[in-house]
Parts: sequence; C-alpha cells; structure tokens
Amino acid sequence: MVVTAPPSLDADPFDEEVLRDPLALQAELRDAGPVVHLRRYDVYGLARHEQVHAALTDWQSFQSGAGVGLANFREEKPWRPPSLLLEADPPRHDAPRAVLTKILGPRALRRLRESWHAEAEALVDEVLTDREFDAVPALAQAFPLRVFPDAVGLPRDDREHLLAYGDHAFNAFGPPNGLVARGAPRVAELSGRVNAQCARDKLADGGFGARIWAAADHGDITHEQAPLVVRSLLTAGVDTTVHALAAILYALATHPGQWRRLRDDPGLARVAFDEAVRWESPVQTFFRTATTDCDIAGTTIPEGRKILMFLGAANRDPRRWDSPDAFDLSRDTSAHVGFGMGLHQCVGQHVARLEAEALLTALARRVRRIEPAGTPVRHLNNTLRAWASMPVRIHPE
Ligand code: HEM
Ligand SMILES: O=C(O)c1ccc(-n2ccnc2)cc1
Repeated sequence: MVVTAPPSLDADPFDEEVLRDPLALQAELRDAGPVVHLRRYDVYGLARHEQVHAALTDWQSFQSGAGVGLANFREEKPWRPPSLLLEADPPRHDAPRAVLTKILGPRALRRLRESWHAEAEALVDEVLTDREFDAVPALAQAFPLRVFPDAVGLPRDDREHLLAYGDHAFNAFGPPNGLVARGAPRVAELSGRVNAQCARDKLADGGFGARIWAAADHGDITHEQAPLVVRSLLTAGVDTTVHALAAILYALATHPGQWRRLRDDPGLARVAFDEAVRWESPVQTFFRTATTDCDIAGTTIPEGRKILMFLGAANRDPRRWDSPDAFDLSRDTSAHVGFGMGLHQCVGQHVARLEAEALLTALARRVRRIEPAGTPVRHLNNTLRAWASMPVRIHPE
C-alpha cells in the first residue's frame, strides 16, 4: 500500500469567524480529501460522511478514553474528572452506559410524555400572547430548562447556571482559545454548584438522578460512579437540546413550505427534529485518539494522535446526501451522524426527541405561520452550533 501524506491545511476550525459560518471550510475540508492534516493543532481531520461514520463505529482503533476534545488525557490533566461515558472506552464505559440506556430509553420516557406535552402547551400559550418575540429565550431555552431539570429531580430554584456550565464544558472540548478563557472565571463556581447537585440527597425521588443512585444500590454501578453519571446528565442535558430546538425553529421559520407540511401533519415533528439535527448539527465536532497506527483511506495516523471528526460537515456531504443544504422533511435522515453512531451514540437522543415533539406539536396546533422578525444572532462555542437570539413573528391559527 502506498502511504500518502494527507493534504495539510493552515485553517483554524475554532476561529470565531469560522464558528460563525463554518460551511465554506467544511466544503474545503471535504474536497481536500478523505483525511486532512490541520497544521495549527497538528491533528487529523475527517469531514466526509464515509470517514466520519467509519471512525465513529471503530471505537477500538479510535478511542474516547484519552478525551473527545483536543486535550489528550494521556498527556495532560483533564479540567475535571473524565466522563464515565463520553470519555471512557469498554470495559469501563459499559456499566454506566447500560444504566443510562435503561433510564433514558424510549420506554422509560413514556411516563413523561403527557406532562411534557402539557408543559409545552402551557409555555406556548404564555409566549403566544405576543405576536413577536425572541424564540431563543422564550422557547428554545425556557422549555428544556423547565422540563429536563424537573425530570432529573432538581429543585426549580437551582438550574439557571446549567446553561453556562454546559457552555463551558462544550468550549473545553476545543483548543484553549478566547471562548474557553472567557468562561474560565466562573468555572470553579459553576462546577461547585453542579457537583453539589449530583449528591443523592439533592435529587427528588423518581427522577433520573435518583434512578442512577438506585442503580448503584442495585449493584449496576458503584456508589462512587453514581454522582459522575448524574454529572453527565447535567452537562449534556440542557445546552444540547436548547440549541437543537433553536435550530429547528430557525429551520422552520426560514422554510415556510416545510412549516406548512408540519402544521398539516404534526406527526412529522420527529422527522423535523432529526432533519434539523442533520441540517444544523448542534454538536458540530468531537475528537478521537488513535489507539494504534491506523490507516484511513491510504493515510497512516500514528498511535496517540488526535482525529477531529466534523459531524456537521459529514451531515452536509454531497457524496452522501442529495441536496444536502436543503431542509427537507421528506428526507430519509436515518444515516445522519448528528447524534454520533455506534458505541457512543447519543443515549439522550430520546429525551431530546420527546422535547422537540412536545414543543413542535404545541406550536403546530396554534401557529398558522412563523417567520423571522429581525436578524438572528449566533452564539459562538467551540463545539456547539447555536443561536443567541432569533426574533420571530407568528400568525396564529
Ligand atoms: C439534540 C440534542 C443532542 C445532540 C445533537 C447530541 C449529540 C451527541 C453526540 C454527537 C454524541 C456522541 C459523542 C461521541 O461519539 O463522542 C452524544 C453522546 C452522548 N449524549 Fe448526546 N446529544 C444531544 C442530547 C443529549 C441529551 C439531552 C442527553 C442527556 C439527557 C445526552 C447525553 C449523552 C451522553 C451521556 C452521551 C455519551 C454516550 C456514550 O458515550 O456512550 N445527549 N450526544
Ligand atoms: O459526561 C459528560 O460530561 C457528557 C456526556 C455527554 C455529553 N454530550 C455531548 C452531546 N450529548 C451529550 C456531554 C458531556
């Protein structure tokens, strides 16, 4: 096999102007080749669907245990104790994963369906007293912050900080740039509050948190692991869905034909969610670390090197998708990598889907038309594709 050196680029995927509009660089990376070398960080980049899918499903060659950010845990101390799921490989990964699979699975969520739909209707009724509003705070942030911490078992008066904590955690997967530096002053306070909320006596009976502790009583995980598994929920559970809901609302407000299809058939809510996750990819990137010298499409990636998987680029790869830039509810979205793929595929995706279904169903019943009512403003993050503000105007049924 002739080993070729991959094309080497100076581009910085974590530059703030690139984060604001990453599509041009994503196309450049895809077209440069199946593997590229990013000189600035000395890492290998995968931007095509085929290679991203292959790396996600080969956890033996591409491990998570050295961290899924730029930092290599084998070389430097993580900013916090590593995640037992996201930043762990089998066998350590297995028991915590099995516990969350049960607690966050579609069957377990059935008990929440009715109350989340009711909460969504109440929130939408409240918000729609105005014809114009900012959909990010009013809906995309308000709904997850109302239902998810309740489901975890947190008190209502101690949750506003979760957005800032998650935002820092997702920045910390990237390089130590300005976005990380700007979050640093609050890390100790935010970490202290979140870590305190993982304690058993802080979590209401019957919630996801209490069920994690009960799994430790049952011997499925240890009592030392329980608070860290709760921390996973508090880190992962808010920012991801906030930005996914904002992405759906942006997609629907800018594609009136697709809004009409959803309004005429609210059963399309789940398809709309997955197509928005593909189209916007709220989680844009994750890293892996080569476990051995491994070959990708003719390039040898030496053991110990970091590989940057561009999930967002893969989800818009014309080699895999017809009209990838179109937001289209008739698309078969099943191969999108917005939730990852394989061993680490998002265990919270059913929670996210249920939130989206509840909110979109409530809106579809009450809103004839939704349209932009001003310039939307991006929220920049090293890993998340997000909106800070999205003014919309609605025309009620
Ligand atoms: C639309 C919202 C969401 C998106 C786009 C998303 C995306 C992802 C992605 C891409 C991965 C794979 C990470 C990897 O391969 O390294 C992942 C894993 C994970 N997600 Fe999500 N996520 C979302 C919501 C959630 C929610 C709401 C929760 C918790 C309630 C959650 C919990 C997790 C956990 C614990 C993992 C690690 C799974 C493992 O390593 O076995 N996610 N998610
Ligand atoms: O264990 C953690 O701290 C942790 C686990 C999962 C995520 N995540 C990313 C996308 N969906 C969830 C983030 C943090």
